[in-house]
Formats: sequence, structure tokens, C-alpha cells
Amino acid sequence: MDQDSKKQAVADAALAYLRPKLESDTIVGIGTGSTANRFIDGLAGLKGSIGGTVASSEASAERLRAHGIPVYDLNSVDRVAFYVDGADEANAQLQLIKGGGGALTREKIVAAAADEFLCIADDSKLVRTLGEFPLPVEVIPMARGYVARELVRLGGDPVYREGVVTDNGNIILDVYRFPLAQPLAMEETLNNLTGLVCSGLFARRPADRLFLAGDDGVRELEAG
Ligand SMILES: O=C[C@H](O)[C@H](O)[C@H](O)COP(=O)(O)O
Repeated sequence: MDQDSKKQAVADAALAYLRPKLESDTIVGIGTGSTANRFIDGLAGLKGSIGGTVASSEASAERLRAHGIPVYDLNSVDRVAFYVDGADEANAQLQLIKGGGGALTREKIVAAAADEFLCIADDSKLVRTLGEFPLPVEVIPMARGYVARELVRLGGDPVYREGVVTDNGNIILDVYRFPLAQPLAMEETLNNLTGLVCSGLFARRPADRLFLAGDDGVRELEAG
């Protein structure tokens, strides 16, 4: 299976998992990226069976609306039953690195608000230890130099993602060679860095279920 077919296969698997659980008032949180896009396209066939969606980026909101799928502001919904999104890396505990597409902050917010987080990815994303993929962090523009120096102090090698402004008006630093053997502790350390809005490390809120596509088909991994 090529990578595109794998993305399609996990999107289909997530839809098949959700279909019997959806009710007319169910709100589904929607991630960002090429795998999430496959899910959005498939969700179009179920748009009459759900209450609507909350999107983690302007790009996903636009794609959802183009399909005629209702998109709500997170503040206007009481409950997000599911959040479905891709990842850049996942470990066996279903802790993730996300943000390759720059949408990490809103993704983390919608994931935090959701009852159940379904991650969809191809098997190249499953790693023993997180950190081969450079960790994206969203930073307030005026804090760029300060935060970069702090990240170096923590053992990383931050690189400014040129020309990228997030949906929140901030910049992204991609941190190479970051020591992520203790993801929870590092996420907490990053959360305490002034000027750093959000890291792409999803350790405190890992996925609940990972649909992983390989050459032999899709398998499901559960947290814990
Ligand atoms: O900001 C982007 C997101 O975290 C994506 O979920 C992640 O980069 C994976 O994207 P893709 O499905 O395109 O590999």
C-alpha cells in the first residue's frame, strides 16, 4: 500500500468505528493535515447524521464548509464527543508529536475538550521514542529569541519556520534533537516557558485509540 492509500484506509477505519456511535446532536472535532482531510471527505457522506463539527484550523473549517458540513465555534458547543486527527509521530502509549502543519495549538485545545481522541496515521509514524520528528512549538512573535535560547538550554536545536504564521498570529519553531524520553515532564517544562504558547507534544492528552495503516491493513491500538 502506498502512503496515500494508507491515509485513506485509516480515515475509512475511523469512520467505520464512529458510524454506529453518531447521533443527530453529536459534535465531532476535526484535525488538520492530509490524513484529516481524507476523514473530512468521508464525513461528508454522514453529514446528515451528526450535529456538526468543531475545526482545529481555518483550512479544515474551509474544507468542511465546502462539503456542507456545519462548523461551530468551540465556545458555542457543550460537548465534543470525538476528536479525529493525524499525527507526525506516535509512541506505544499513544503520546504524539503534532504540528507539522502548524495547527498544534487549536488541535491541542479541541483534543483536550473531546471525550475520545482517535488518531489516524500510517505505520511510518509509530516510533519507539518520540523526537526523531522535530518538535513544533508555537511562540508569540516577540518572544522568538528568548524562547529559542531557552529551548537550546533544554537541549534542543530550534529552527524558525520561515514564512509561517499560525491561525493565531504566532510563529513556529521546529526543535530538532530534543530529548523526549520523558514526554510528560518535558511537556510540563515547555508549558512553563513564558512566550511559548503551546508545544506539539501531546503527552498529557494522548490519543485514546490509534488507527495505524500498514501494508497488511489497518490495526487499532488502545491507550493503556
Ligand atoms: O499541524 C498539523 C497536524 O498536527 C497534523 O495532524 C500532522 O502534521 C500530520 O499531518 P499529515 O496527516 O498530513 O501527515
